[in-house]
Amino acid sequence: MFSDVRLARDGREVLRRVDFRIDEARIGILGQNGSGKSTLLRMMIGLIAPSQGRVTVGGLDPHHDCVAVRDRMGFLFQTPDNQIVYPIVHEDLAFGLKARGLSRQMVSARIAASLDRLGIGDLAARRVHELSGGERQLVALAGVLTREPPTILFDEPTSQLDLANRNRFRRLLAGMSEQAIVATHDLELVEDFDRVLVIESGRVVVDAAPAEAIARYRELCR
Ligand SMILES: Nc1ncnc2c1ncn2[C@@H]1O[C@H](COP(=O)(O)OP(=O)(O)OP(=O)(O)O)[C@@H](O)[C@H]1O
Repeated sequence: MFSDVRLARDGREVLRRVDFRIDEARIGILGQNGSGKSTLLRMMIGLIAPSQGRVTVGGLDPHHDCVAVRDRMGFLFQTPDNQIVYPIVHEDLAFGLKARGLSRQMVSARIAASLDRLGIGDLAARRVHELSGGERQLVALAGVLTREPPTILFDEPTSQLDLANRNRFRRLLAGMSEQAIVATHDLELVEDFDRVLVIESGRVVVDAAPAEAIARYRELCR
């Protein structure tokens, strides 16, 4: 939940008077480059603290209770290289799960299930640095899925995906039990969401059902 949140950086207001509460399962965030989408998502997992106002996730302050909040919320970064650490895909996916005290068999089962969900089981033994940008985006997503958080924040999840993988990702979202909050430039992706916010210059200027939000966003971008 955001209550009158403001963020200033270098004397400029990056977010202004942001106020909303999210209960729906599928929420889209649209906005032009530099409008503040990534900043909003980063605040939700505590990577950035507001200059004024309050952000809470399940009653917790994500900046102070970041470990508890990150157990509840997975984050798919805009740039997959920000979250892939190990050189081989399955090693990277195992990282983070072992620390949770899962047995070796459970770790392997979760990794296989996540890769299967995305149709990329064949990448398990590949070297990360040899993968294409889209393949890395899918591996980063598999890493988030393995941790089974109840909510996942996606920052431009389809930016590097081809049409087939974008369609696959749409189907994954449609069938997912996790709550999804998705910042994107892919208007089709949010068409069947429950709610879509549009941000302009750090303010939420539209908060509506997808058809209305997309139409108003198109108007803003003329
Ligand atoms: N640490 C920072 N210091 C100064 N300015 C910042 C910082 N982080 C973000 N900004 C500025 O805040 C604004 C919002 O950035 P943000 O990354 O949230 O935009 P975005 O909507 O996700 O953009 P895009 O669609 O291009 O990814 C931009 O003008 C950016 O330059």
